[in-house]
Parts: sequence; C-alpha cells; structure tokens
Amino acid sequence: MLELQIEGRDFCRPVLGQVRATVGAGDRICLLGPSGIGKTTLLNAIAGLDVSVPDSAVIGRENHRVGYLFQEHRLLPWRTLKANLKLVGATRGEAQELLAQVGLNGYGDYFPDQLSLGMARRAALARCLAVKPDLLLLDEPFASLDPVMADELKQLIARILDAHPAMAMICVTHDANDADILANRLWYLDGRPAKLKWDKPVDGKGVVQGLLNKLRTRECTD
Ligand SMILES: Nc1ncnc2c1ncn2[C@@H]1O[C@H](COP(=O)(O)OP(=O)(O)OP(=O)(O)O)[C@@H](O)[C@H]1O
Repeated sequence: MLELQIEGRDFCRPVLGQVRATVGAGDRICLLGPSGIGKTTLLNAIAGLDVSVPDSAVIGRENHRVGYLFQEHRLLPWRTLKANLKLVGATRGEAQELLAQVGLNGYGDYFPDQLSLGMARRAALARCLAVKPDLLLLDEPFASLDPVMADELKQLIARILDAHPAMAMICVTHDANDADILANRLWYLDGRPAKLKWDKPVDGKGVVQGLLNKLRTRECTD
C-alpha cells in the first residue's frame, strides 16, 4: 500500500537517515526507539506533513486516507466536538456515532477545553476515524494517561483495528507492552542519523520486550 523511499531529514544536523520500507494493508506496526531519535519526524514524513520530504518519498500515499493522532489533541478549541468532526467530513449522524464509539456519548456539544486529557485524546481519535482512514498514525497515544485510562484506550484501539482488518497502523510508543497488544510488526529506529534498525514481524506477549532486551544486551546485531 505504501513504499517508503525517504532519503533523510536534517534539522541543523542529520536526524533521519535513509528509510526504506513497505507498509501493507493490515500491518500493525509499533515504532519504537530512543527518545529524540526521530520517530515523530518519520511519522510526519509518512503523513506528508513535512514539506522538506518530497511526496515522491512515500509511494502510494495519494491512494490512501490517513488519520493522524498527534501527541496533542489539535482539535479546534473554538468548535464543539461535533463541529470538529464535521469539519473533516463526518455527517451529524456519523459524528454522534463516532463519539459514542470512543466513549464520548453525549459530549458532542462540549468544547475541547471542557474535556480531560484522556477524553480529548479520544475525541481526537474520533476525528481520525471520521476521515475513514486506511492508514492510522498514532504518536504516543497513551502518553500522560493514568494506567487505567491508557489501558482503556489501548483496548479501544485494538477493537477498532479488529473491526477494520485492512486498516494499517503505525503507532509510536516507548512501551513494549503496547506492541505486544497492538502490533504484528515492530520497527526499531536507532542511530545518528536514525535508520530502521529492525523491521520484524511480532506476535504474542513478551516477544517485543524480548527483542528489546536482546538489543540492550547487544546480543542481536542484525
Ligand atoms: N521542527 C524542528 N526543528 C528543529 N529540530 C527538530 C524539529 N523537529 C524535530 N527536531 C529534532 O529532531 C530530533 C528528533 O525529534 P523527534 O520528535 O522526531 O523524536 P522522537 O523520537 O519522536 O522523540 P520522543 O520519543 O522524545 O517523542 C530531535 O533532536 C528534535 O529536537
């Protein structure tokens, strides 16, 4: 569905190096790597938000709808949740349905500033879904949430993915457990400039933590 041929991205210094990978329908990729290594930079490049990365670097993107859950909710604060969703194409009924799906039934007339962090993130997820994405990009969706709320959101995302088997996902996270629950593939970004050190299929609990432990103890050099 997508072929990445990214040559790199500099911010005063080289941050991202050459990235070559493909993303297929139904791929559930968790993107891990040290803090500040370039994970958001890569996600922005894939989304087409980085004008310094030419469109030709992501082959096939024009054929797909991308939903991007940013680290901040980025909802328009002067619009209600319903209006935020309508702005990206949801009908009144769809907006209501999507808000209910993310556990915000009855909050359509609220403004983003009237919501808790977890609620705002779920509202932002509803906006992502409103574009009927076939590629879902999630940038640290569980960061700063209390463990219960983080777990609820994880289960919600898992249910959404189950309901849309062809949807692809790339989720930036620091937590191997997230990958155990959500991913069927692991990308590990490392180095300066950063490259995809690993692109491996994963399945099952503990697999990702095992791989990360190997990396930390330098048992794995591929
Ligand atoms: N707009 C920008 N201007 C200057 N430097 C930037 C910009 N965006 C990112 N960088 C730099 O690029 C590097 C990678 O940033 P990025 O946000 O992609 O890392 P990350 O792996 O997502 O980090 P984290 O895990 O902490 O969220 C950092 O050193 C950051 O300071």
